[in-house]
Amino acid sequence: MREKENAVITSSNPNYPAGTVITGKWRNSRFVIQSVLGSGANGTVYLVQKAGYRERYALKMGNDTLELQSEVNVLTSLQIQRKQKDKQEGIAHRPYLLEVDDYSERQREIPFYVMRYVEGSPLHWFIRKRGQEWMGIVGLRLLEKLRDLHQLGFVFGDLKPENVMVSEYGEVELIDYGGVSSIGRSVKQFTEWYDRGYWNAGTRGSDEGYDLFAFAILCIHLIHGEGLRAAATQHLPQTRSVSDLLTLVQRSHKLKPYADWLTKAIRGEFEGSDQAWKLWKQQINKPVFAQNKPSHKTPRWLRYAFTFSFLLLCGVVCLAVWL
Ligand SMILES: Nc1ncnc2c1ncn2[C@@H]1O[C@H](COP(=O)(O)OP(=O)(O)OP(=O)(O)O)[C@@H](O)[C@H]1O
Repeated sequence: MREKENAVITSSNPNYPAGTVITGKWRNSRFVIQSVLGSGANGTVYLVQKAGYRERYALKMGNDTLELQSEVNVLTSLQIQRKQKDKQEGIAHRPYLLEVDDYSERQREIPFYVMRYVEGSPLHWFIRKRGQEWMGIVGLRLLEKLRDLHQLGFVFGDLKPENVMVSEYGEVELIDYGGVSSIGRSVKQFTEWYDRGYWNAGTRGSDEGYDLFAFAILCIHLIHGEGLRAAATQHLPQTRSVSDLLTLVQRSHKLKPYADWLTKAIRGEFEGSDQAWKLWKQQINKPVFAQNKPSHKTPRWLRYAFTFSFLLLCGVVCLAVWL
């Protein structure tokens, strides 16, 4: 079990500069590095282009072959599940995992995999930029992703805003499958605040409730960050408790629309993520949410352009009449 907040991040692999060509040892595909997308405890992720193609991908190079292999196993299972779902729904399947291979460099073999490049921003940036009214729909899509994973027998584990990417249109993708573990085992990686153990709210065993608890904290963090910070720091670790979180949820005006859902998740009362998803859906369809739904306002420049065109038209008509 690894705690992320305090983990010392070391990488045995250097960061390769833009232009470096990564050639797969077994499949011979060539990927040209464009930039580093991010580095973490499990490796480095690069933005790459497959040689000869225009499309961009994300390539993750691992520090540890076994860790990377376990991420690949989860992604492969998810891929099979998504392919079946897309087929049932008649949607063209867009694979997430593209290639798995090794890169030979100076008599070393560095494992890597290539995945779809998720263009967007991490969840906390997205909410900061677009507004808290997006939490409802984005939360629903995130719960869908968690439910898919749970149906396969996995728990995500290290759920936090940095591991959720949101596209311009509010589509959600989980990234970093390094913390995924099988249901019934122990959580592999966690980050304090989102961790059930940190709040003395339950074990660090891998069950669906662990991810739902982390989801509840993520929601509180994004909507009422100051309150969460205060609750986390006002007690000694041994006296931190579920009741601090419940009090915060009950007292916060901003969290009110989500209060029933959050209370159940914090208390661990959901039977599973399917039930949690259904309740979230019901909750965001309530009238209180309708007033706060993300608006698609006409951009100001378009309104100005319209007014200008209208005035111009009036001018032309007046001129024509006058002449
Ligand atoms: N598919 C992707 N598309 C776009 N960006 C990505 C993708 N996967 C990862 N990234 C970026 O790369 C960063 C590092 O990736 P990732 O979290 O998988 O690495 P890690 O070594 O497991 O990091 P951590 O220590 O945070 O768990 C992410 O924070 C994200 O910004």
